[in-house]
Amino acid sequence: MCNASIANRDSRGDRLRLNGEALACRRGTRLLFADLSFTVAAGEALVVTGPNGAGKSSLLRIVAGLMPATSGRVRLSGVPAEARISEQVHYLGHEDAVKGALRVGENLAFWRAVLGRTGAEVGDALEAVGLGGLGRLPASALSAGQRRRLAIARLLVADRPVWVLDEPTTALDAAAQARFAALGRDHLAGGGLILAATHAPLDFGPEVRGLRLGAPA
Ligand SMILES: Nc1ncnc2c1ncn2[C@@H]1O[C@H](COP(=O)(O)OP(=O)(O)OP(=O)(O)O)[C@@H](O)[C@H]1O
Repeated sequence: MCNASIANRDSRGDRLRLNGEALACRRGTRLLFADLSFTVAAGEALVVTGPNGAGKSSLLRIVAGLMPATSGRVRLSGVPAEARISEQVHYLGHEDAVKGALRVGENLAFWRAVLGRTGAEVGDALEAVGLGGLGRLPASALSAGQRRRLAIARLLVADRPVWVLDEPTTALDAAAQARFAALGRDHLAGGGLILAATHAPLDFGPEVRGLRLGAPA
């Protein structure tokens, strides 16, 4: 299991905090949202909901540093001053980023090496998502839910304080959803924070707030 406590204060003693400040996002001709501000602190989750096309994925991609906001900014405090936001964030998108030609364990070992080997060992992370014993299976043989579990295991092999999760429970069965929610609660209890978009309930515990995006203009 990966349950290491995250050092969530910077050298000035600031607590880990993620701020969206007056964010706007235009895609094509449509203004998806404007003047959107939020704060998520260590131990908290912010769950973004809204209809298809409202801009949930776009917001998460902006926060993860994968696309620029049209205006406004994202600020992460409580991390070392030299740290780039992209190095502090685990982004779990719609794609599972699983290479079918590699074995299950090799996929995870690759990500562990790329992300800096600061988290759980590969075998422990596979156990944590219910894939223990499948490490030598070609990843191409995984079912959709198993691929999702492997993608989730990526969150565990490197300790990063901010989890940005886009519909993380897609394809997961009820037991896997419960297991994933428990991993999320562990992350929050360890001092991390979560920003998630979802159409399904996510049981991340009491420190969960909601942010609803409306249909774009
Ligand atoms: N590259 C792009 N160029 C133009 N428009 C885009 C682009 N990518 C996404 N969009 C549009 O932006 C809008 C918001 O998309 P986004 O994926 O952020 O919505 P969402 O709230 O996550 O939706 P869903 O619930 O269906 O996942 C959609 O209307 C989509 O068509």
